[in-house]
Amino acid sequence: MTTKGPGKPTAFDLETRPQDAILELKTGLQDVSLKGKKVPITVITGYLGAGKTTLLNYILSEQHGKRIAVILNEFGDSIDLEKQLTVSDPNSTEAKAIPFIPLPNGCICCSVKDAGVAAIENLVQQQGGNFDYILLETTGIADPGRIAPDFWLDEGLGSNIYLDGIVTLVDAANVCKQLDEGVGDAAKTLEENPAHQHEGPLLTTCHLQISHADVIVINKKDLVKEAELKLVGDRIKSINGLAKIHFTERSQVPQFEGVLLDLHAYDTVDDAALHFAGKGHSHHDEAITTEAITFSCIDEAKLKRVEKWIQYLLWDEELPRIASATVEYTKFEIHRLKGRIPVMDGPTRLIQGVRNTYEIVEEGPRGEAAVTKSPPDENRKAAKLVLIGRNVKQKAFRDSLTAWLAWDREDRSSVLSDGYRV
Ligand SMILES: Nc1nc2c(ncn2[C@@H]2O[C@H](COP(=O)(O)OP(=O)(O)OP(=O)(O)O)[C@@H](O)[C@H]2O)c(=O)[nH]1
Ligand SMILES: [Zn+2]
Repeated sequence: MTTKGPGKPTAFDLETRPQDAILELKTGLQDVSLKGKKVPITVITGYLGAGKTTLLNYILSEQHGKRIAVILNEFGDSIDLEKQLTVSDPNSTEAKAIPFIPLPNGCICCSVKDAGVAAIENLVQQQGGNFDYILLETTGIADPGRIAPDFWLDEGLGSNIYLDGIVTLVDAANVCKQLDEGVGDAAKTLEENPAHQHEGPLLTTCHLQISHADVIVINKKDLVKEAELKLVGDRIKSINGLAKIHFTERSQVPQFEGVLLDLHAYDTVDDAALHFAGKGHSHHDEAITTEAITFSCIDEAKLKRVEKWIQYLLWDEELPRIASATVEYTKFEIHRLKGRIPVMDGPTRLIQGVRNTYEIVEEGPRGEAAVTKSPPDENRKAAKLVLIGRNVKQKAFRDSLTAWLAWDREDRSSVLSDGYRV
């Protein structure tokens, strides 16, 4: 697995570093591999007061057979895990604090990885035997789109953690107001809160937390009437048509396994979710929507072209310009991308993206597992890409992809864009 993004560190970056540094890292890796499996990390996000801490306490007090380390984090440059670390004990309802020695500055991992990720890896290396799962509660105003790519690491970097999924809590009684007015966002400056830097309908932190979620827990259902709860659910589905939604009181989800934990949201693509994404939600949110693009089965050569097209979308936030077909479009921004592409002369590919990082993998054992929930066979023959983001509901995406795939190779000179990926 190799996640790709502009400027995203990969194993290749390490190989270009000084020899002694590589040695240091390899020694570290051996230690990690001796300890065995990677530890999954679930990011719990959601607006101020939505019920994140209530959810964590609920998880810690229930029996789930896991020893879970909880990290409460103001995720940023200064990582202070020391004071905030508790681990659940599967044999009791008590959570206990565990000691953690912070990493000195200047280590190789920190220079190629996000400092927060490196600190958590260090924690796993020190304490890996004491827990088998990590929950990271972000602050209420965090944008998970900034956190997720940092945790979604290139295999080659040899991390001992992996991002399992993002769970977003919303407050049923207040979420619509937060989406419409950006309640709480207004206090932040533009620099602190890039959500407001956009033109067009207001894009709030609440939108960002919903658009990046793999699971959305609509909490405090006791505070609203059933009809209102349905409206809230419909609006959230119109923003993020891929996430699984649960309605709860006191954050009490029906079960943990596969509902909140062990989602494998970044290494599986749920076929059924893809099938229904972007279909018929009456209440659209103006700022963020989910849209699906289908196209007929392609071959390996065309798959490469699709990948290049995706790079234009994610890396340049542009549709490629080709002289033979000018496609007019409104500026867009993609937060999440998932897709399944059957290939005529090769294995079916699954594609995942978050902001400008993406990964294309062959449908493997996990993909097969998802088939049990899949729609009828004819739907599996077509390729499907689902986009979540700003201004993704545009016919231009389909037109652009069609033109890009039909475009003749000899016609290269007609690329108006920089064309370096052609
Ligand atoms: N009525 C009602 N209150 C709830 C529910 N869930 C949580 N609360 C209350 O809502 C308040 C906020 O809950 P927290 O779990 O602290 O929310 P949080 O998202 O961690 O809040 P921050 O850390 O401040 O962002 C607390 O007083 C909870 O007891 C619910 O389902 N219904
Ligand atoms: Zn909290």
